[in-house]
Amino acid sequence: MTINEVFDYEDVQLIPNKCVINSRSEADTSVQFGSRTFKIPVVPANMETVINEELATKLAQHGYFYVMHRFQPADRLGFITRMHDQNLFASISVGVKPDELAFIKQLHDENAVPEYITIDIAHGHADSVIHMIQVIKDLLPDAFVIAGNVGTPAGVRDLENAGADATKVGIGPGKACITKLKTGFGTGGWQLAALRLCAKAARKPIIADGGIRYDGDIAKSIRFGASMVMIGSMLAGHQESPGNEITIDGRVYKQYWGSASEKQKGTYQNVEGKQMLVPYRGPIKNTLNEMEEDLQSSISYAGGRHLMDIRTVDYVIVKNSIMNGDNY
Ligand SMILES: NC(=O)C1=CN([C@@H]2O[C@H](COP(=O)(O)OP(=O)(O)OC[C@H]3O[C@@H](n4cnc5c(N)ncnc54)[C@H](OP(=O)(O)O)[C@@H]3O)[C@@H](O)[C@H]2O)C=CC1
Ligand SMILES: Nc1nc2c(ncn2[C@@H]2O[C@H](COP(=O)(O)O)[C@@H](O)[C@H]2O)c(=O)[nH]1
Repeated sequence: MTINEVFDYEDVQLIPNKCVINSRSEADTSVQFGSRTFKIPVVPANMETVINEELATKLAQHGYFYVMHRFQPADRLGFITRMHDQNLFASISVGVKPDELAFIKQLHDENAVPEYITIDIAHGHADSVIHMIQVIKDLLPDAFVIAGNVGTPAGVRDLENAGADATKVGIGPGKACITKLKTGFGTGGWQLAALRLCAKAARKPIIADGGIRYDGDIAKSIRFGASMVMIGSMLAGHQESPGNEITIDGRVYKQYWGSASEKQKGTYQNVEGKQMLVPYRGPIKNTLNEMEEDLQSSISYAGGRHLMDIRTVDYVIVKNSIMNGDNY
C-alpha cells in the first residue's frame, strides 16, 4: 500500500469559525482519559530526561496526566505505593521481555494496581505487545492499558482488539529519533497524516506521540483524532526536567536523549536514538500554562467552548506554509 495524502504539522492550518465566547478563559481545555479528567491533553514523554518521580508527583497533584518511564525497573513497585500513599494515581511503563511479564504477576500478587500502564516498545505492532496486553488485562483488569507505538490503522486495530484501552501512534517522528535514518521506516515527516489514518480506524483513544514543535501542533493533533499528545523535547528543558543542566557560551541547556540511544542503553546495540541539548526554559508550570492558554485560543478559533470542538474544524494543507517565510 502506498499512501498519497501525506502532510505533517507544518503543512496544515486550521480554519477559524465564528467565536462564541467572550473571553478565552471561558474555553475548557480539559480532557477525559480513562476514568480521570486532566487539565490539558498533554503528557510528558516517558523518557528518562523528561519525567522522574518528583515531577510525576507534581503533575498528578496539579491535575496533569503523566507516564513514568521504565528505565529504573526495580523502582516501579515502590513508585506505585508511594503515589497511592499520597492518594495520587500511578501511571507506569513496561516493556515486553520475560522480566516484565513477571513484574505484572508481582503487581497482581502484591495487589499494587497502577491506574495506567503504558506498554512502551519501538515496534508496538507485535505479538509480544498483544501478549502483554492480554496478560495485564487478565491479571490487572482495572488498569487502563496504553499500548504502542504503532503507525498504521492495522496496528491500532490489532492492539485495540487485544484489549488495549488506548494506543500510542508515532514511529520515528521524535526529535531524538534516528529510526527513519537507520531503518528507512516510520511516520517521521508525515506523522499528522499517519495520525489521521490511525484515528479513522480507532474505536478507543489515541495518543499522538512525537513531532510536536509548537503549541499549535497540539490543537492540530486533536483535530486529526488524538485525545492526548505526548511531548518530549519541548518539555525536556525545564527546571524540573531530570537531564543535566549545561552552559555553553553563556547559554543554558538541558540534556535530552532518546530512549533507544547509546546513552540510555549503555551500549551501541540497536541504537535508534541520539543525545542532544535543548534550551533551558525555566519552571515547567509556565510552559504548561502557556500550552493551556494557547489551546484556549485554539478552541475560540474553532468557534467552540470545549477541547473536542476543535475536532470538526476545516483545514487546509499547504506544504511548509506555517512559517510563511518567518524564521523563529
Ligand atoms: N516511538 C518511536 O519511534 C521509537 C521509540 N523508541 C523507544 O526506545 C525505547 C526502547 O525501545 P525497544 O528497543 O523496543 O525496547 P526494548 O529494548 O525493551 O525491546 C523490547 C522488545 O522488543 C524487541 N524489539 C524491539 N524492536 C524490535 C523490532 N524492530 N523488531 C522485533 N523486535 C523488536 C526487543 O528485542 P531485541 O532488542 O532483541 O530486538 C525486545 O525483546 C522505548 O522506550 C521506545 O519507546 C525506540 C525506537 C523508536
Ligand atoms: N526513534 C526513537 N524515538 C524515540 C526515542 N526516544 C523517544 N522516542 C520517541 O520520541 C517521542 C518524543 O518526541 P519529541 O518530538 O516530542 O521529542 C517519545 O515519546 C518517543 O515516542 C529513540 O531513542 N528513538
